[in-house]
Amino acid sequence: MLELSNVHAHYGLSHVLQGISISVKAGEVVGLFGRNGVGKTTVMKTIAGWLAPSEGRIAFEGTDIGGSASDIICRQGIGFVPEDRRIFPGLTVEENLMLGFMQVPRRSGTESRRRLDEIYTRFPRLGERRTQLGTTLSGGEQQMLAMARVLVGQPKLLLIDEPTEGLAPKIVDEIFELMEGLRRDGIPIVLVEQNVRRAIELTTRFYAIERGQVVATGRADVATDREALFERIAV
Ligand SMILES: Nc1ncnc2c1ncn2[C@@H]1O[C@H](COP(=O)(O)OP(=O)(O)OP(=O)(O)O)[C@@H](O)[C@H]1O
Repeated sequence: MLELSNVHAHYGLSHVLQGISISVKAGEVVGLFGRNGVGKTTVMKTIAGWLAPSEGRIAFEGTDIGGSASDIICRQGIGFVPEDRRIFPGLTVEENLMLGFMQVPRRSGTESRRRLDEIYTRFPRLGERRTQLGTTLSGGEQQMLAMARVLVGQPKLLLIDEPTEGLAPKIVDEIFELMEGLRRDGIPIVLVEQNVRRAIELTTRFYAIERGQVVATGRADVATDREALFERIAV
């Protein structure tokens, strides 16, 4: 459903992505692993339209989306949960969630209410805290809110960047359980995660990235592929 072919990207003169080719098929969780600064977040931003590729092709469901604006890519069904979560200050949990509707085709009030109720079923803590300001939530709850806000729009593909960074072990477990639930529901995910040994349990396939290039790829259920990955990125 998603195919990047020989994608290059720059920040000014800095040539960060140097010919990335990756694919995601329906129902897959694809892990992008590698050390800090190798370009994983930049791959996500380039798919989501936050950064235009300088070369190469990005196709989503057969349509070329490379260089399209982020709101258009979002409307086509790619939901991006960025590393810094971007919870809007001054807005309640529910108001933050409502912003998720702005990214997708208009719905009736009843449809929106039903969708919010589905979200609260998946994220009961957000339901309990719906009238609280989003920024007063704990780090883990803010991560849930960032994921839930994207899920409001029922994306066809999710990009999740470092969801457990800086979180306590118990909440890390909860975030992994939530992602496991998404995987079971067949929502394809591209996941960047430093906790590689944990993330590999969730992934179908993975790519190891070094200096803006894919240096290894494999299946998460193949022990030799996994071991080669752990060795390559030293985890
Ligand atoms: N906005 C920016 N302007 C200039 N350089 C940037 C910018 N964002 C990232 N970089 C640089 O691009 C390179 C790749 O960064 P990127 O964030 O994609 O790496 P990463 O693999 O996701 O690492 P991390 O785990 O630290 O987020 C790094 O050298 C980084 O310093």
